[in-house]
Amino acid sequence: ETMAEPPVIIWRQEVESVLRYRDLVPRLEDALGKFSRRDSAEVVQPVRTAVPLQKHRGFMGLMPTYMENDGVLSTKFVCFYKREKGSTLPAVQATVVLLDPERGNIKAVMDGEVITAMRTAAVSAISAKLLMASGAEVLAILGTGTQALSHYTVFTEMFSFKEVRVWSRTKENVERFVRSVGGGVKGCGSAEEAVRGADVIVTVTGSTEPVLHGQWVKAGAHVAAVGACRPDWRELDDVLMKSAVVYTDSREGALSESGDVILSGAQVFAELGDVINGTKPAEREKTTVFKSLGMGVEDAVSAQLVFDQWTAKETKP
Ligand SMILES: NC(=O)C1=CN([C@@H]2O[C@H](COP(=O)(O)OP(=O)(O)OC[C@H]3O[C@@H](n4cnc5c(N)ncnc54)[C@H](O)[C@@H]3O)[C@@H](O)[C@H]2O)C=CC1
Ligand SMILES: O=C([O-])C1=[NH+]CCC1
Repeated sequence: ETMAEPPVIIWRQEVESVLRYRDLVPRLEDALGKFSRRDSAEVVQPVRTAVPLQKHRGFMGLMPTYMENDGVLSTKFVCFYKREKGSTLPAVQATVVLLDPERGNIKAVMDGEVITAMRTAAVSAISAKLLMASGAEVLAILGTGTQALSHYTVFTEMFSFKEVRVWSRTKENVERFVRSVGGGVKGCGSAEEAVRGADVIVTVTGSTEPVLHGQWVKAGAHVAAVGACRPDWRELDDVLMKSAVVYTDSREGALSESGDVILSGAQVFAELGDVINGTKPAEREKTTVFKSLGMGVEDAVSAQLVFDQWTAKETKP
């Protein structure tokens, strides 16, 4: 019997050097569609297990996924925390493990932070591509952390907004963000100022209370809501949740993890994959919310892409 090769380790800088949005986006669209078909030969992906780290006000999320037809088996370990204002500790830390589905050995262990930042932002951009009104001109981002930056990058790469606005809890954070993207973004003094009249709104905060209020949101706007991934955490208020057509990545995920969905009592209209598969409509003219929780299948296709590109680079003479 032959021994399996030892796992390769692909760390942050290498992931950064091989992963590109233009390669990632089509793979994620394909994965979202496959997930929503609920065919176990395509995707087996249980709802994330979240182990509370009570002492540290966080959770360890375990996100196993198997794509039988594609031969991809993976799991992500993601620790996420509720951080105090001024904390220098990271809010999210992640590692992705890729396995051989036949033998069960680990093929690769890779950094999961870049994957998490990029695949989450890419899926939000896919939601905007499908659900924002045509002729959208103004983008508003609430939050200035890791996800704010990846969302800014892919949204400005895929679309041409005339104006991008950003708001965060502190003036310093807003200024730092504006500097880090090299200007071209309008820093705002309040969330309301940032979102009034915006066509697309991205919420990427660590808040556990609503930061976006329906009263401020323009009719027909599209909201990609990325934070608040616990059943008792909120980012959006009831007014917005009840007046919008609500889309999610996973219905089961939203009904077990999204405080915005569960506590507002809003109905989930469709998954993004349903829209991609053409089984549910994209209500572009209406106010839409895409409630993102994050799925293992997104990490699986991202990790496979990193592995393939890393392998091709390593074996090049
Ligand atoms: N849906 C998904 O797939 C994913 C969701 N997330 C979630 O997205 C959120 C952002 O993640 P990162 O950018 O990595 O975190 P981060 O810590 O880098 O950034 C968080 C931002 O939110 C702000 N913030 C924190 N508490 C706030 C409050 N009470 N009110 C207003 N702003 C507040 C911070 O000042 C910072 O600008 C987190 O809730 C995280 O759990 C993260 C990864 C994937
Ligand atoms: O999907 C993901 O990686 C996460 N969702 C919420 C925190 C991390």
